[in-house]
Amino acid sequence: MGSKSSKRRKNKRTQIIEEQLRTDSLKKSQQIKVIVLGAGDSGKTTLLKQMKIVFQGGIPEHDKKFFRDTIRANIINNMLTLLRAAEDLDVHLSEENEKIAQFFFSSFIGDSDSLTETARDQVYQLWSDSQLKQVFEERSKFQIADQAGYFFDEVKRIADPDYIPTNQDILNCRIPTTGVNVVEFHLNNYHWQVVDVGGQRSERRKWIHHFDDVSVIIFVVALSEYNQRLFEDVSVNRMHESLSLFNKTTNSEYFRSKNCIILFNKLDLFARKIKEVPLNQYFPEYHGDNNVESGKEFFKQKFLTIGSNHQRHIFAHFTCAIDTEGMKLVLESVNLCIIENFLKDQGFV
Ligand SMILES: Nc1nc2c(ncn2[C@@H]2O[C@H](COP(=O)(O)OP(=O)(O)OP(=O)(O)O)[C@@H](O)[C@H]2O)c(=O)[nH]1
Ligand SMILES: [Mg+2]
Repeated sequence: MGSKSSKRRKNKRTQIIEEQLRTDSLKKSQQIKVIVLGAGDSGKTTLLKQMKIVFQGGIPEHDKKFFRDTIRANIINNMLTLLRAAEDLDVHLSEENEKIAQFFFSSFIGDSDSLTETARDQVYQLWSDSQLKQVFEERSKFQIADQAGYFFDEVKRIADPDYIPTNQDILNCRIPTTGVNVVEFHLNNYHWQVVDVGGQRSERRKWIHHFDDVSVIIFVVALSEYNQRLFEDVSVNRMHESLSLFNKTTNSEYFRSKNCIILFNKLDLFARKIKEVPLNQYFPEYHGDNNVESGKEFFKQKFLTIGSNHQRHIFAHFTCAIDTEGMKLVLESVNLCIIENFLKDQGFV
């Protein structure tokens, strides 16, 4: 009698465990993990912000306060960097603006997070100086963010005590990632987990901890960086760094047979830049015209040549990650492509 009931209990337990295993394996098979890789400043976190906006219903309110403080601090820091660049280039501002610049230097060094009324007026006044605007055109030499101009233009709105950042402000705000960001959402019956890591050199040794169970890599390249130098090592061209990073990671033992989506990002900046900064000054092997289409094709081929092998597919998209409408379409197409490849991997198609 005792042995019969213990057998029944055992059977029941086995049933429960088997059920659990089945559910777990179903869950696992419906979970898609994507890792977003690429060099620093290429637009990885911006992509995740768009995913929050598009798939999670927006940027959470509690994040907005954090962005507000960072945006204000960035305005002060970027203006300080711009004024230092003007000094380096020996550019003379008007007498009045020179005085403001000196005052700005003495008041804000070491106290960069206070966008006071005075600071707001000074930024506004300095940014109206055509000489300083010319210095801004040389920004890539001085590691001044492209987005600085957007925020200088908006300084009055941003200094308002009731200011709440808009999605566009948040998409333009630069905070280099340290550690890892994860966005999770449900879409098309799948549970998506998208992992964003820091792209600067010091961050890359942490990447390997997030490589398990990855279905697909999204590799982000900033097309506009072909004439820029690395923030962490000014002797290295950013596009060269991106090519060598792509080679090292996607051809590593972890990812050699994984499908990969390359997002050629910052297309808006690239389209403006290529008209003014000839591509072959930085890539002498380029013999095409200085137009957007030839330039896009040139870099696409460079990456495809490095990454192609017969075990996997590489898909390419050209993006402007701060443009939500455009990114909606790209994300839809990227997601469908990932699902299709995921099903193939699982042996369903
Ligand atoms: N104009 C323009 N700016 C962009 C685009 N994509 C990203 N940015 C801006 O570029 C900056 C860097 O973007 P992030 O998303 O922080 O770059 P990241 O790859 O996450 O950088 P790390 O965290 O350092 O690895 C931000 O200020 C973004 O607003 C784009 O397509 N066009
Ligand atoms: Mg980031």
